[in-house]
Amino acid sequence: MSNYFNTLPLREQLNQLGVCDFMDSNEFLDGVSALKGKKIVVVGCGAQGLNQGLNLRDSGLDVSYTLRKEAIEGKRDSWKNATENNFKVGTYEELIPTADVVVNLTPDKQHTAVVNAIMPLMKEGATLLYSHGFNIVEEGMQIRKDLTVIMVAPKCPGSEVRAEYVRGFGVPTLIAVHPVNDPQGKGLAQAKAYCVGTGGHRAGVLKSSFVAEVKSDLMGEQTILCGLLQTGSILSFDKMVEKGIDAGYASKLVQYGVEVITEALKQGGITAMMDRLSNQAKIKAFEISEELKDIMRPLFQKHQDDIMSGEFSSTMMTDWANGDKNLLKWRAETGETAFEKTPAGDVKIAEQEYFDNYTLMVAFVRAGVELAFETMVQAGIKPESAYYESLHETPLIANTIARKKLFEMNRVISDTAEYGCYLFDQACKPLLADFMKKVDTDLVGKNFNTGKDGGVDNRKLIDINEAIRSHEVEQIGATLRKAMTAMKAIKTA
Ligand SMILES: NC(=O)C1=CN([C@@H]2O[C@H](COP(=O)(O)OP(=O)(O)OC[C@H]3O[C@@H](n4cnc5c(N)ncnc54)[C@H](OP(=O)(O)O)[C@@H]3O)[C@@H](O)[C@H]2O)C=CC1
Ligand SMILES: CC(=O)[C@](C)(O)C(=O)O
Ligand SMILES: [Mg+2]
Ligand SMILES: [Mg+2]
Repeated sequence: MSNYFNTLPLREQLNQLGVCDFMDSNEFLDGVSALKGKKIVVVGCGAQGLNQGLNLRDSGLDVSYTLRKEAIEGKRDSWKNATENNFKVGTYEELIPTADVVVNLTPDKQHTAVVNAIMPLMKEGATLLYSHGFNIVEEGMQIRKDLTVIMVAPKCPGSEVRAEYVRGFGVPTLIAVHPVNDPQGKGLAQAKAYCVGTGGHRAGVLKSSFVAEVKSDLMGEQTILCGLLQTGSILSFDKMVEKGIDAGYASKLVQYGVEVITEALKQGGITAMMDRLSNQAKIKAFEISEELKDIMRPLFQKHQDDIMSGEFSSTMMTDWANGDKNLLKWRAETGETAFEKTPAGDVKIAEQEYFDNYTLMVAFVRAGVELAFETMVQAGIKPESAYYESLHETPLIANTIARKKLFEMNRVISDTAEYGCYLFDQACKPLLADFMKKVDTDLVGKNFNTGKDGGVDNRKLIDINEAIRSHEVEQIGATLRKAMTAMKAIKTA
């Protein structure tokens, strides 16, 4: 097998990268009917598997789980996830032959082996569904020609796919039909029905391609969503401790701060997040985020370039072949950081204090969201897709950090995302060393406004407000959030 994307002529590469049609809500009036009464069998019951299955069942669909034999015999967590939630569980041989839709929610590293094991058992004309296009695009997996291959990819960690559904909302989702596997022309109807089943239609759906989903998803997760939130959290905590801030306070500010700060981002974009600062703090946050953009831009571009060329995928697959040596090493190193090892202090931090005492994270988030958006769009990803993959998903990742720090984020996201997160973090920390030397407690740990008179230069503030509001991510964001009428504010710490 070879990287499917690299076999395409440039014209077709650009064409598939650019597939991105925002789907109007009236395209989902048929609800789940295309899958009603069909047997949906999910392979794997982990972060996406369990949470998508819970939503699908609550949407009235017939869902069961097929697990590898050792998971059933060993009563592994996946078996517990499925049985404790009263789902039917069976082996591949028991459940796949009668399945109408087989949903592959196993780790990307396992996809080739899993698909080779389940494909011979799939009945004529069945459907294979992915939530990430890595196996098809980066590995070039060939699927039996009578099978329909579709993708329904939530732009969100598994845990929040369920949390937003339960709130009566959903998460932005990309759907796609693999052009070489749609023999009966039913792929799109089934992808739409599945998307309604997960609740994605309540947040926003893009008719995309396997190529566009992979090349944007890998970029978002490696940079702003996981990589930079990890780097920013660790550097912020270490700086506060270095400057004598109480470690328990510092731990709580970092663990919950990114959720509070990015909740404003989710509701009203970078504009609303920056508006939560005083005028003086906003000007400072803008200035240092411009500096952060200049420092990190080459790294963001390298990640996007390596994703486009296939360099990232081959680097990660080398680690797969080495028993996940780097993944496990970087996971252990992350677990040993002072931030991860310091419990959040039993101290009250008011909602506004997270903004006033953590200006640095506001700057990190603006820099990372804008850089990721700009870099994806420059690479051919459409703005709608880049918005979901940079701005909207950041608060959803932040929810996992608030739950149980970076451990929880790296547990819930895919192994692919976790590997990419560490790859970025390893390179970004040294890149920011000189910048962090200049950072003092006014930017992280103490109230930025203390001892200041609050006065600003009007022209400077007007220009900065205009620069923030006029960024393309704010333009497209305002349009896409108009469709998010069911979005609910979350209760932050
Ligand atoms: N995590 C996320 O938030 C997101 C993930 N995705 C995509 O969803 C897919 C699933 O990812 P995710 O939910 O994170 O995966 P998890 O690692 O959370 O779960 C994987 C599941 O597959 C099972 N599994 C592991 N190895 C094998 C194997 N060799 N054969 C059969 N089953 C196996 C595991 O159970 P056991 O080991 O007990 O057998 C577990 O139930 C991936 O393609 C990922 O890219 C897409 C969007 C977001
Ligand atoms: C949660 C999500 O969208 C990620 C980061 O792409 C993943 O876990 O692969
Ligand atoms: Mg993703
Ligand atoms: Mg991913």
